[in-house]
Amino acid sequence: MAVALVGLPGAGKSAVGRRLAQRLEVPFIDSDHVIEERIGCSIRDYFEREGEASFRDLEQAVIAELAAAPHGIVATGGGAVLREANRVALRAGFHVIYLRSAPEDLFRRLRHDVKRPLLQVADPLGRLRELYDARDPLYRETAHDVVETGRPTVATLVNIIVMQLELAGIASPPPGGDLPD
Ligand SMILES: Nc1ncnc2c1ncn2[C@@H]1O[C@H](COP(=O)(O)OP(=O)(O)OP(=O)(O)O)[C@@H](O)[C@H]1O
Ligand SMILES: O=C(O)C1=C[C@@H](O)[C@@H](O)[C@H](O)C1
Ligand SMILES: [Mg+2]
Repeated sequence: MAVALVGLPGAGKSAVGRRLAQRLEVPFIDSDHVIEERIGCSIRDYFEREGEASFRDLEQAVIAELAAAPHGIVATGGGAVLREANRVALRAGFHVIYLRSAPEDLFRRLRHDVKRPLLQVADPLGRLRELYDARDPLYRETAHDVVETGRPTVATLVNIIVMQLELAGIASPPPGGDLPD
C-alpha cells in the first residue's frame, strides 16, 4: 500500500498519517522529518540560513526518492505540491489524499505554533488564506481523493480514510470483516 497525504500546514498530515499507519500496520514516513535528518537542523532554521528555494530543492529530491519506491503512508510537507515534478511523482507513485481544511480551522490549530516558518508573520490567518488560494488547486490536481478535516477528530479522520481505502481496494478489510457471525 502506498498512500501520500497532501494539504496545508496544520491540515493533519503528520497527526492523521501516523495514526493511519499504525492502524494499517504499515510504515509511516514524514518527508519533513526525512529532510530534517539530512540537514541536521530544523526546517525553520534551514529556511532562515539557506532560503526557501534551497529547501524546495531538497524536498524535491526526497519526494523523488520516496516516489521511486512507494510504500506505507507518507505525510508530505505543506508546500510539496508547489513544484510540478513533485505533483507528477506523487500522483504516479501513491494514492494521494488531500486533507482539506479551511484557513480559519488551520489558524485555530496553529495559532501558538513557532515551528512553521511560513506562519511566523504578523498576520498568520491572512497568510493561511493566501496559501489556501494559491495551493488548493494544486492539492486537488495532485490528489485522487479529498477528505474534509474541519470538524472530525483525528481518530474519525483515520476511520473515514480507512473506509475509503477499503472501498477503493487499496486497503484490505480485516479477515472476517466486521459482519456479525
Ligand atoms: N482533525 C483534527 N482535529 C484537531 N486537531 C488536529 C486535527 N488534525 C491535526 N490536528 C492538530 O493540529 C496540529 C497540526 O497538525 P499536523 O502537525 O498533523 O499538521 P501537518 O499537516 O502535518 O502540518 P505541516 O504541513 O506543517 O507539517 C497538531 O497539533 C495536530 O494534533
Ligand atoms: O507549507 C509549506 O510550504 C511548508 C510546510 C511544512 O510542512 C514544511 O515542509 C515547511 O515548513 C514548508
Ligand atoms: Mg507535518
